[in-house]
Amino acid sequence: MSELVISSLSISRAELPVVTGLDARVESGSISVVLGANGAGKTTLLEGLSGVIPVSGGVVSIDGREIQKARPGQRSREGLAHVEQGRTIFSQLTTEENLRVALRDGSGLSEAYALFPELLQRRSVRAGLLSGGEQQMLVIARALLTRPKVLMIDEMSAGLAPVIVSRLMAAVRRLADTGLAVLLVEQFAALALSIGDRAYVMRRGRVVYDGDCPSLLRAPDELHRLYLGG
Ligand SMILES: Nc1ncnc2c1ncn2[C@@H]1O[C@H](COP(=O)(O)OP(=O)(O)OP(=O)(O)O)[C@@H](O)[C@H]1O
Repeated sequence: MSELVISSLSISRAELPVVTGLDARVESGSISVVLGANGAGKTTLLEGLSGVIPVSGGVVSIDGREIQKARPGQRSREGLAHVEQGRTIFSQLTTEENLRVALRDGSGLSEAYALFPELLQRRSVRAGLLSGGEQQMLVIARALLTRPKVLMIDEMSAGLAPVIVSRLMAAVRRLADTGLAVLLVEQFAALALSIGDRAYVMRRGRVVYDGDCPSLLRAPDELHRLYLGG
């Protein structure tokens, strides 16, 4: 059982506190969903966890090993993968070349193609020519090739058609069911809650809801109130 544990985490940007005293956890085989209005601090949270930006206080551990001071590469070797917002691909390289960049031990391509057969069909196509949905599959598949214990995905649905979003959500659920711990930051609250286990709602850098996804899904008024405050 792998577990990401976040305790009293604080992160500042331009010397202003953006995440304050945040506690959360993600267990192997489960999806923790992070929701919140624009500017709540969701992306900052993931960037602090993966080491893109430094944290100013608190503890982050994977299976009891503290990583909050480690360099990004070390955090990756400890089992943390971060799929950033914006689908960062090498657009001049083919789909398969993009995947090969991330191969650690030479294996894993067939698993990536099994998860997303669309990528196998498009393996020789330049990644810049893939659809938005295919590019999102590519960045998730690339992250998986590092064989993470914890996969963090930021706004994978942005700009995609609902049918593609559902396809991606189902794939993420399957990944969790095979034992991965998933931390999913999403704007599409209802869809994310429908595949998630635990939900956190952030407002102004703090957690204002920590509970199970089905309960929040059944209480849209509560979700609305949590987003807007009051
Ligand atoms: N590079 C930066 N420098 C300074 N402040 C930043 C920077 N990036 C974000 N912020 C600020 O940090 C706060 C949180 O932003 P963040 O992007 O983490 O929120 P978010 O919840 O992910 O929002 P969104 O859903 O819009 O992506 C905002 O007030 C934002 O203006």
